[in-house]
Amino acid sequence: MTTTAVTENGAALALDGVSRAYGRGAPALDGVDLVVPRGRFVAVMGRSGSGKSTLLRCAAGLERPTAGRVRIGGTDLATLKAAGLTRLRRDRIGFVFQSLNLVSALNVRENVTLPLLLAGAREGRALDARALAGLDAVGLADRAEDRPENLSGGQRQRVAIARALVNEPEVVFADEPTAALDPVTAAGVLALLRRAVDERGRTVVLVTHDPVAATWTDEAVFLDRGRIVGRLDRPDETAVREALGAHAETGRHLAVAR
Ligand SMILES: Nc1ncnc2c1ncn2[C@@H]1O[C@H](COP(=O)(O)OP(=O)(O)OP(=O)(O)O)[C@@H](O)[C@H]1O
Repeated sequence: MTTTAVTENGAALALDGVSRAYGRGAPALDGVDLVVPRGRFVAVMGRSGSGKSTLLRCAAGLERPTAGRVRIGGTDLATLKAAGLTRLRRDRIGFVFQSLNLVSALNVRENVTLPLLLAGAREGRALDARALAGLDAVGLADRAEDRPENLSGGQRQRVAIARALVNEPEVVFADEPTAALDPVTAAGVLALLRRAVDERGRTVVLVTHDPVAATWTDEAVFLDRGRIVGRLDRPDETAVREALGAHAETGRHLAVAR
């Protein structure tokens, strides 16, 4: 399946001319168009300050764009009031963010059941079984009763992935989930996201600086000063490094020219 063959209506996520400005300076996002079909794994890349996290926050309904339209599974986020947006984030989106980490007062199993409880599920065996199945899928069923603080960084990210997937969300947003991990542990985390796409038809949008991480995805899009300046299908490491280098060069060149 190619991106171009998919209409916005059938997409898991569609951004249409999305801009986000903070104050009077240059916008952090500047007219971004992005269509992510269901069952696709997309990397958002670009140098520091290029707008990756802003794109993610706007796409996930954590922040309102100043212009343009974001749709998740056909729902235009602009039509939702704050409570509706909260429900959408809770019920239809999965997050694997460094900053939205696990709740230390809860054990691993309780952390995974949290999105289900927040969505109105009742506590009980069925709920626990679902959490345990999710933990089993990330190889951590035997750590269910542990506290997050007793887990390694990689294990915590795997719990975060189990938690992000437990609601069967339409889109999973992951912001640098492997940044603090060694390469082998990072590969394990990325393999889990890949499996969620391949085996469960999930849609994943991953913000990353890491060219190796991008090789796990179906498509890499490159941001520079808030605009999409390039795309690679089935990115390989060399092509990603070249693309990042080329855009960094352009940025430097423009910075000098100014
Ligand atoms: N809340 C905010 N208030 C003001 N400016 C912001 C805010 N958030 C982001 N920006 C600015 O928007 C631009 C894009 O920031 P963003 O965090 O999206 O970049 P990024 O590509 O994710 O960077 P990094 O890789 O360093 O995390 C930057 O110039 C940043 O300073």
